[in-house]
Amino acid sequence: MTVEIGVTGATGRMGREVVAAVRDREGCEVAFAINREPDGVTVDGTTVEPAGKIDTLLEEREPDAVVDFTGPASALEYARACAEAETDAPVGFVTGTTGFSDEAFADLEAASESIPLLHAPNFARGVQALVNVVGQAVRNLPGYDVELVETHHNGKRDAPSGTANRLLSEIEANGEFTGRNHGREGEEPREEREIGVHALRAGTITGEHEVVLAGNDEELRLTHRAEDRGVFAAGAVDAATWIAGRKAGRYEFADVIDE
Ligand SMILES: NC(=O)C1=CN([C@@H]2O[C@H](COP(=O)(O)OP(=O)(O)OC[C@H]3O[C@@H](n4cnc5c(N)ncnc54)[C@H](OP(=O)(O)O)[C@@H]3O)[C@@H](O)[C@H]2O)C=CC1
Ligand SMILES: O=C(O)C1=N[C@H](C(=O)O)C[C@H](O)C1
Repeated sequence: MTVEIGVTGATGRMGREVVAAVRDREGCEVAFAINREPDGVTVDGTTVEPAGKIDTLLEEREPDAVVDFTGPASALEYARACAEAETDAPVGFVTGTTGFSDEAFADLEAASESIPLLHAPNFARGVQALVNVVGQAVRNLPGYDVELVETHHNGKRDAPSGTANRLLSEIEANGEFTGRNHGREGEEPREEREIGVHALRAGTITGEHEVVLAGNDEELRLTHRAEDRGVFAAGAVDAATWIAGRKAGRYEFADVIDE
């Protein structure tokens, strides 16, 4: 059976990668590609349709899943469109979009009452392993100072990155920390149990996350470096093929990896 995948934000940095990854994946086809104002653009041979056609495209093409890398407001609109679409089977919604407010994220999750929904701030398999390892390191090194540095290209809008926020939740769940300190300036000595968070934006860097644990005259640095956006696109297509045909509910990328 062919898995039909719709792609939103198709002319963006990630959208282009996802269209290419779907086309290259055996057993998958691009059901449609859309973007805000595509003006007749094609991506990897696929004509990009305007976002206003989403309802029609969902009902005419009946995709198994939609993969979304756009922005928080548009991801929410697309998730709602999938949840409300009159299709024979529920359309799975896979989104890697980051930068949601807590309120917007709760609204996104609400769509999972009627469709299978998977959100991951990072679709690199190595990052999933990093999340696991960081939790263990913090548990093993009580009292060590913890700092997080994330580095991305100069076009990134949100800070800290979605992945950084995910790593911070993991760190906070496993240690006694008083709060996050986003950058330092002037007379600002480190507070004993704070977590320093630093967001660098420069050039075309794909994405790096480093957690530094230091104490006891030693330091441990755990680093993930994405060398190519194709790694995120491949993970998102893995998630889309995995979610196709599943019942409504909220799923994690770890569910895809662990199966
Ligand atoms: N989970 C993961 O593994 C990864 C997540 N990301 C996240 O994915 C998101 C996108 O990143 P990136 O591709 O670099 O960003 P880009 O800005 O390059 O692409 C976003 C695309 O979405 C489009 N878009 C925005 N709003 C709408 C809308 N309302 N309707 C239709 N299209 C819309 C933009 O169109 P326009 O050009 O008109 O603005 C653009 O084409 C970010 O939140 C980023 O953090 C990125 C990489 C990996
Ligand atoms: O915007 C990006 O580029 C990336 N965003 C994600 C995030 O915010 O964590 C994942 C990856 O680091 C690339």
